[in-house]
Amino acid sequence: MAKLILNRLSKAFEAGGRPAVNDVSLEVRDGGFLALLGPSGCGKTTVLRMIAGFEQPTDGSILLGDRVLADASDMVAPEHRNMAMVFQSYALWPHMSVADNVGYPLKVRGISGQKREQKIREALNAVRLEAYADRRPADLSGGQRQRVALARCLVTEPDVVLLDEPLANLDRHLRQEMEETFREFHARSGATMIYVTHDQAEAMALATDVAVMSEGRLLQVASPQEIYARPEGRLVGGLVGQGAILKWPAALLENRLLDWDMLQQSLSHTDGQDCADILVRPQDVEIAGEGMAATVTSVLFEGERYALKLALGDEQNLRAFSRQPVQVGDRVSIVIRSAWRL
Ligand SMILES: Nc1ncnc2c1ncn2[C@@H]1O[C@H](COP(=O)(O)OP(=O)(O)OP(=O)(O)O)[C@@H](O)[C@H]1O
Repeated sequence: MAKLILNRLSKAFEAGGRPAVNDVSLEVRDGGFLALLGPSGCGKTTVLRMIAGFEQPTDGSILLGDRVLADASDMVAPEHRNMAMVFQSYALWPHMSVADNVGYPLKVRGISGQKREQKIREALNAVRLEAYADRRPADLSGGQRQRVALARCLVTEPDVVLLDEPLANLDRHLRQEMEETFREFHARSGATMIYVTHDQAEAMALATDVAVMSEGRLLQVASPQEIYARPEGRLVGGLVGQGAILKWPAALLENRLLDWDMLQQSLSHTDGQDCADILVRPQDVEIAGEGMAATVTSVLFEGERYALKLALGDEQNLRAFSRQPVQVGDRVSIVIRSAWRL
């Protein structure tokens, strides 16, 4: 197998209009699991559809190793890319059994008999649905149907598996269960996977690499840990984790990772007008004896703790957690243990 390369990829649906995908360059390593993360309309699905071969780029190219799959003048048909796409809607045949659904792509490819039976068994085994081979999709739960769709894409041993918000229709409990199935599926199949989602927690939980998009452009590509700890810019910072973005006097903020001493020092140098955006996560805000004054504006009891919204004197807001009960309107004093300059 080989690396999937997007090289300055663009797509404009109308000539001269704003491109849905704008100059995106990205390498997905062989066997990697990439989440394409971004708000609705940012161009994620269009990138995926270009990789699958359902849309042609207006500029740039897509390569699998050194094979050019598509550029503005040419493209390899979807059925010749050895890729499989899993949709939100599962797209199962209702009148066929689970085994026949899974085996359908083999039938199309002219594979039959024992070889077909064995591949179906292996694929069902990979998603733990061996016992359901004879059922119809209607007699399965949402999560099981999704697993059938996965098995059906595994059966052809694709080089690349493309998933378009595959968990969007499932409830929270099932989503968690399916996240586990996806991770396992990735480990077992060794396929390169590209997973479109607007849910940052899902992207973080699943992928080995996260690519963040906004308005057609790629903002940052890194491991989930890196994106979480060192987001680049306001857009990425606002998208990952539950952080608040505060305007802070920039005078003495030399580092990007900031502790309370540094934050305090720059607060006392407010003479300069320059402000920096800093990302503050709720777990880094401590309600302490001495610190900055804040007012509690909202309290949500979460069982093990209270989730608070706090207003600072300058009308900026941030979040914090408290183990002690607090009331809306309480005045508290806070210390920001750690922040990240965006
Ligand atoms: N076939 C099309 N014709 C014209 N415009 C399109 C077409 N497909 C997508 N677009 C536009 O391209 C932009 C990107 O759409 P895309 O579906 O890629 O976004 P997305 O990030 O996947 O969003 P969502 O999460 O809502 O699916 C949007 O403005 C959309 O309206």
